[in-house]
Amino acid sequence: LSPSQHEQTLFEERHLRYISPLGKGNFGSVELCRYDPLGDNTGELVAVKKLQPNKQSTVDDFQKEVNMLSILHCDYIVKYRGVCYSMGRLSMSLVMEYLPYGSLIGYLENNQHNINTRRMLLFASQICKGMEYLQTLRYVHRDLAARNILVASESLVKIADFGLTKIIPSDKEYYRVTQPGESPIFWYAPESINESRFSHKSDVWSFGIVLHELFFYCDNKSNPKRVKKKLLINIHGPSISMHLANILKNNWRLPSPPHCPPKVCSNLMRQCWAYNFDERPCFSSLGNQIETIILSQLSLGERHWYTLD
Ligand SMILES: CCCn1cc(-c2nc(Nc3ccc(C(=O)NC)cc3)nc3[nH]ccc23)cn1
Repeated sequence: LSPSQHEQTLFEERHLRYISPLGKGNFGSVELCRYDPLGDNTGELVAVKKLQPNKQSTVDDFQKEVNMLSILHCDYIVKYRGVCYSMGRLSMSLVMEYLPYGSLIGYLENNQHNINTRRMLLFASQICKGMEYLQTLRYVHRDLAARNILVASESLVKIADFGLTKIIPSDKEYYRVTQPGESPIFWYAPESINESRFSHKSDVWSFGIVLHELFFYCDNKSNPKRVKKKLLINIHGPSISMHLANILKNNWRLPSPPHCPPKVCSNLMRQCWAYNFDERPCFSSLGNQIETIILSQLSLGERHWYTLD
């Protein structure tokens, strides 16, 4: 056993009872299971990510994802619980804490009426803190998007799905990917589109897109279904990515979502979408700016928030 496997909690497959599907991540699908060794339904609910067996490379990537998640300890990152080997250690599943409210996108769409700007800024600051923590470990997420943010409670969200996460080598400030991945380039920074270059600053660009999604999905005026189709088109192929890279170069950016407070849209998002990555803020600065906006609104009392909404 490798040293890291000694700390891993082992879940025995025979006690892992399948309940329902939860979603699809990179390299695999996630299912709701109950780990019920006593067999009396008193066991706890867990989220189990199974590897979709296709290419050998994904088995190694999956093992890396498991090892990476197992050493992350942060309130704003989905908790690792352990692994479950089946078919005599031939296949492995990742066992994580179950977050009852599901993905952020679904949550926003189903709770549009009672999510106010303050709550979305709270969620944004939590994502920032999670990303700040990842950065201390030199992790680049590479797939920061609302679909990969999970809701733990009415006032807590967590970053999930580390399938594309890479560790930046200590002698460099970025990670260059050889084969461009599957994730839609809509969330990619220009340097990621053009040179497959990923860094903490390209994660900051993606965070700007997540801010846009936050304020777009909860806007009950816009029909999220239509918007979702438009936003989530998996734009692939060199021509489309070239087109996107060109309009970004010519300073086109996503239009501000309706009813988005100017400080957030024209300011925070624009900072994240600076063409040159070294002009983008770091996650700690973004976190402080978001906290300042939250506090400045609070000091103006509830009334102001109402009008802001
Ligand atoms: C991020 C992409 C991969 N992925 C991870 C998960 C996941 N989901 C949940 N809970 C969840 C999900 C969906 C719903 C729902 O009602 N749906 C209509 C309710 C609760 N807990 C999780 N813990 C760790 C991963 C994980 C789902 N997809």
